[in-house]
Amino acid sequence: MHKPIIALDFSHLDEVRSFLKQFDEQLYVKVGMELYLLNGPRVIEEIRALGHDIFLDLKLYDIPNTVGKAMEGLGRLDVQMTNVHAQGGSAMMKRAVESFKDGNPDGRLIAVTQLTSMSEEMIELEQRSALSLNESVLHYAELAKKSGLDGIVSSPLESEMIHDALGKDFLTITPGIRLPEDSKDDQIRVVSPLDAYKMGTDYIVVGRSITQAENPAEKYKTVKALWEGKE
Ligand SMILES: O=C(O)c1cc(=O)[nH]c(=O)n1[C@@H]1O[C@H](COP(=O)(O)O)[C@@H](O)[C@H]1O
Repeated sequence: MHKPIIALDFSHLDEVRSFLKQFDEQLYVKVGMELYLLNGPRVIEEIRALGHDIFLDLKLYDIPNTVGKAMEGLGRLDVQMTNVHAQGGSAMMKRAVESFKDGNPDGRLIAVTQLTSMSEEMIELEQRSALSLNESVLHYAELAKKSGLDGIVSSPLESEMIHDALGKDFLTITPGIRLPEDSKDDQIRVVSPLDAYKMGTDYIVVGRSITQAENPAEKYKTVKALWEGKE
């Protein structure tokens, strides 16, 4: 069972330092756009020096050459996982995987299918997609797999469908995790850690439910126990 990935959605390194000080174990954390764009690669160096694993979430989405060149740089960072948007297409994803793994052969490259802040209605009305949400997620997951990626980002609601179609080894990394008492904030396709466990997802990504909790270390323990199927 993989550890829950904690989304470190902070602006300043000082906030990260004081947050991480509350934990006395090795964690898997996510560094997103906010933290990375404001602080740069030193964030990665500092968190790795503390012994934590990192999912660098920059969701690259551009023409193949631009993403390929950017991924060459990310491949030189000591991170365990990073991502692109599957909507950038198969040529972009192939360039991304080639460039990233050239520098980091053991790192995982995954693709966002449909953001967990998107609803069925938004996909129909705003993307003008003829596909349902599930069909669209599966379509992008298939494209990501064909392009040589290791897995996708979706809601746990879609994990079983993806594993059934693409195999258990194709990773499902799933944010939008909330306990019943948490606020949903801007998330739409929300699932509890226990339900995510039952849905067979590979990794959960948990941000505000832990980072904004009164006692983040306690909340992490609660989330982790539920995610391990302990009711
Ligand atoms: O790629 C991601 O990590 C991601 C994809 C997605 O579809 N939805 C999503 O919420 N995320 C990220 O997962 C984290 C979820 O944070 P919370 O909503 O605070 O738990 C945020 O850092 C998002 O950027």
